[in-house]
Amino acid sequence: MHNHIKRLVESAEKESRLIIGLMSGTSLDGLDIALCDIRGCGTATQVKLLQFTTCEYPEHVKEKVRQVFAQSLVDLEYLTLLNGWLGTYHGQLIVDTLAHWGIANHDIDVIASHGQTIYHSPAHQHQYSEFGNGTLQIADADHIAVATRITTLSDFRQKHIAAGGEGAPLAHYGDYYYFSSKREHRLLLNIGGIANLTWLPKNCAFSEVLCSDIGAGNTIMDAYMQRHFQVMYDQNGEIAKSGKVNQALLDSLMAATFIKRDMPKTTGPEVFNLALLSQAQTDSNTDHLSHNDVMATLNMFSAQVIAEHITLLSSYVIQVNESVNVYVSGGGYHNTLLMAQVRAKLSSDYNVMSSQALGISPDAKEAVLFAILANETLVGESTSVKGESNQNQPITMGKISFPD
Ligand SMILES: Nc1ncnc2c1ncn2[C@@H]1O[C@H](COP(=O)(O)OP(=O)(O)OP(=O)(O)O)[C@@H](O)[C@H]1O
Ligand SMILES: CC(=O)N[C@H]1[C@@H]2OC[C@@H](O2)[C@@H](O)[C@@H]1O[C@H](C)C(=O)O
Repeated sequence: MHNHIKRLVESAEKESRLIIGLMSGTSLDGLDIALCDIRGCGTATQVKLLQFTTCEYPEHVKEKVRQVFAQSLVDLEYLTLLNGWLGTYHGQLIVDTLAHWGIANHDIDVIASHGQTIYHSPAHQHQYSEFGNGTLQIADADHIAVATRITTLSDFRQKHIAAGGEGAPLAHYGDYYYFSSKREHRLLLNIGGIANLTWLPKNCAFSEVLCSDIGAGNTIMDAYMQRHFQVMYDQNGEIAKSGKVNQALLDSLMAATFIKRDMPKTTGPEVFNLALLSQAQTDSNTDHLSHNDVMATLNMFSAQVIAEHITLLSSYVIQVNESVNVYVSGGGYHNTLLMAQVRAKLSSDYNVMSSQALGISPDAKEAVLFAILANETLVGESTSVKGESNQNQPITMGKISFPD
């Protein structure tokens, strides 16, 4: 047996494993690195988040990714070169971070790398009738494995598409294994560039879990702030707070086709971008608005999309006097205006709080989820999950890259 396979088998047979989960999301803010100690698998999964950091991308890295990010036409030579370069760059960030934490790379069982999504193309979003769903993540994992000397699992989304899904969201696998509860209805809301949610009714089977993207979280607000205020995002919603919501523009944004689609559904910055805002301003005759009023409206747009989807999702299962705990993660949790608006729009049946209440920091949750997916690939039994719908198939995800 090859040494690398032997080592993987040993990792799988251990009582607990050290897995590094990596996420670099649609906000292009940096690489999230979560060092997890994971025990068990399936619904018996136990996770200790030992360390977490976000390595912020310097401007030149953001600029390199922006060249190809969410654009239907790119320089193929550039993309080819960036794929390996970004893998090595992520690898070096891990090496530096482990040194900073005082942890030896040979103590890590595996890395779980999400990669950088550069294009997401579910069938409902493209015009090529001969093709189905597609998604592309770069930052090649062979480069990560070689740079870190650690076996790396990557490219988790392709299996979901191959098995009939849209390649996203994948959050519900980890959410079900780790966060489902016998006693309470839980709704996990992640507000990243794109917002998504996972509905975990109490004591649910995996086939009852529903996970869906719902629309813009921060992506349009971030793009607007970068263009008109030369900062990455609206810290604590301060600019939005200083403006006034314009109802005509809000209605026009809410008319976006994706918002009305039934869940589960996925999307990305390919749709939720400044072009969508520009069209909505033209349609609502609101081109004259101040930048602060546009930000106020965009903030309310995200809040309304979130509240409407949550209400829709849980309304059919919630009995009288039953409450739902809503656990929020993603950078949007730090936007105090957005969170206040979401709370104000939901009825008192919903208790909104940080995912920290379940032991996972809002900033770390997505990286932890990929560590859980890798753990499942190593030790899970796909039979422990009975899936029925397209999105809840019992599948093993991720490709394996060895260090040499
Ligand atoms: N203090 C803050 N005030 C307002 N917004 C904030 C704050 N901190 C973070 N954010 C928002 O959160 C974003 C980053 O969120 P996150 O890292 O969860 O996104 P992501 O993982 O890149 O996206 P996705 O989940 O769609 O892949 C920032 O771009 C910003 O819009
Ligand atoms: C294609 C892609 O990278 N999608 C991301 C993105 O970021 C949020 C939302 O859009 C979600 O669908 C997904 O990430 C999470 C982790 C998921 O798959 O559950």
